[in-house]
Amino acid sequence: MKIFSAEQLYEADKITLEKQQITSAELMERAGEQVFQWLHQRLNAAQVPIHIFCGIGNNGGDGLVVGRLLIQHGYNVHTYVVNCSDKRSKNFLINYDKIKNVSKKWPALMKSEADFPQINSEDIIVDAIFGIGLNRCPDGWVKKLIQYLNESNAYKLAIDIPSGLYANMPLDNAEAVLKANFTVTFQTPKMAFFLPETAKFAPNFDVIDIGLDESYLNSEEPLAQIISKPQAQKFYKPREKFTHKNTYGHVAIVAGSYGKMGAAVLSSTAAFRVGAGLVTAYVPKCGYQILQNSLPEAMVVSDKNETILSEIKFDFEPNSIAIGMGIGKDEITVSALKHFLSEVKVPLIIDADSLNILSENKKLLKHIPKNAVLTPHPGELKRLIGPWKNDYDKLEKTKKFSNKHKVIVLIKGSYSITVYGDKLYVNTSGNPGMATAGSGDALSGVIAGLLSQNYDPLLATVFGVYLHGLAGDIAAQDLGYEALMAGDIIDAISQAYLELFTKPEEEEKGQ
Ligand SMILES: NC(=O)C1=CN([C@@H]2O[C@H](COP(=O)(O)OP(=O)(O)OC[C@H]3O[C@@H](n4cnc5c(N)ncnc54)[C@H](OP(=O)(O)O)[C@@H]3O)[C@@H](O)[C@H]2O)[C@@H](O)CC1
Ligand SMILES: [K+]
Repeated sequence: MKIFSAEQLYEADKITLEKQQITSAELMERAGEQVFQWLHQRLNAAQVPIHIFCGIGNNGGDGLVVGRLLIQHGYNVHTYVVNCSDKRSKNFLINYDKIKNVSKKWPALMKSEADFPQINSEDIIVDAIFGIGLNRCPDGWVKKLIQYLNESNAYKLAIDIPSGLYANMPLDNAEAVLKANFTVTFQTPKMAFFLPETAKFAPNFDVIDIGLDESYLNSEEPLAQIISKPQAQKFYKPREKFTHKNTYGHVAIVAGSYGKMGAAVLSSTAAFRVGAGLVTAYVPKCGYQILQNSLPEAMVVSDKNETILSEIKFDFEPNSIAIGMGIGKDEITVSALKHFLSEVKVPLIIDADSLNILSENKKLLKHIPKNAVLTPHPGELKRLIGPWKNDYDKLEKTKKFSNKHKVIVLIKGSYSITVYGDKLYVNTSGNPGMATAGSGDALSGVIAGLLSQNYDPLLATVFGVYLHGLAGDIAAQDLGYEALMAGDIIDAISQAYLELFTKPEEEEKGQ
């Protein structure tokens, strides 16, 4: 699935009307009908009061269609027109007339705070105030209405996008956005649903296909590509019968320092679990015994330094290397990293402390090999690319960084986003239980293990982050979020692989 901008959706709308020879009112009917069906399937004719707040644009028009169909099916409906302007859209007016045909009760006209209705916590609110046509921050009594609705404990369903949110522009004021429990969105999820500053307003959503012209949408460059199960299934490379461990490559995990040897254990284990043929952990001397004991499958090469890495040199040829997990930032390690980066040729993942070393020694950036994968969490990213004004600015700055240094940047978060030049890939697997120590070390091992199996760096990142999130989701089913630890994610990688193909497709996060 792809994410398109509001501008692209308006263009798709126009082209669809021409190509399918339908009117915009017919397209609105199609959209509203599906939102009605969504509610109807869940409510099953229950007589719960449904309050539909309609703006005066086409989002409001959608609300009126939904209201009409609910009334026709015997629901207990209250419609309101949020009369913030006299410039009502054509399709709003068409549906304003139509709703009068099915009910003696006209939609209530709201012009000020005095018109706010009583809403009980068992009621349902349908938000059709503003859609993707929002062009300024809601203010005055309309802002107060949004706040009034937010204060209510009633279930809130937003049509297309929670009112007050721009589809693909930064937030004006978080106080003026409807906090939807659920959003039924048309054709494509909106970028705002995936970014930390705005995702909280649309924590759950369903995408409704309203049949916008496919050939147009296929020809357009999307804002981002969403990675969920169908894409991940396509990424998977099946194993051939007549193969041996060398076919699946040799991973080097360069990690650990005194007190942080667990990072090396976790990354190395994850690399094995994801399918690497051989894994060598390259650790300070104090890690030798630890690694041999906790992961007998791995080979261990130790640095001459007891507690930190002082030299990064191999007497074998790895197929991929993950570096940085728990290595610290000692000067000796910095100079070892510098030397290593100037010589390394194999596919590389740069994580954790090695990212911080790069941030503090920006001259090292020029040594990073092409298509290296950098896996910062937001704090590490900020140190690397500098502060940003908002989520969109962050993405632009990361794209610039990716283009300049020819690297892949994985911005870790609730929806992790892989940035590859100007292209964005939004991951949909994973859960809050994965915010736990060692989860990132496991991810580096996963990506390294895929790289060693000949997945190209972009694919290894995008597939790896999906698989890691899926493993976390599987582990959380048994353990819950709080108890989940990094080792559990690694243990569930096997089930994540199996889940890709053996289970019927389940509803994915946010969809
Ligand atoms: N794309 C598609 O294919 C399809 C789209 N469909 C639906 O259309 C929706 C988009 O409709 P839309 O373009 O009419 O815009 P919408 O969001 O209703 O609001 C615009 C109105 O609000 C006003 N306004 C804006 N900001 C304001 C503010 N802060 N405070 C006060 N007023 C403000 C603005 O007024 P003005 O700027 O003129 O004063 C204008 O009148 C889309 O989300 C989806 O639901 C479907 O029906 C089917 C197919
Ligand atoms: K809305």
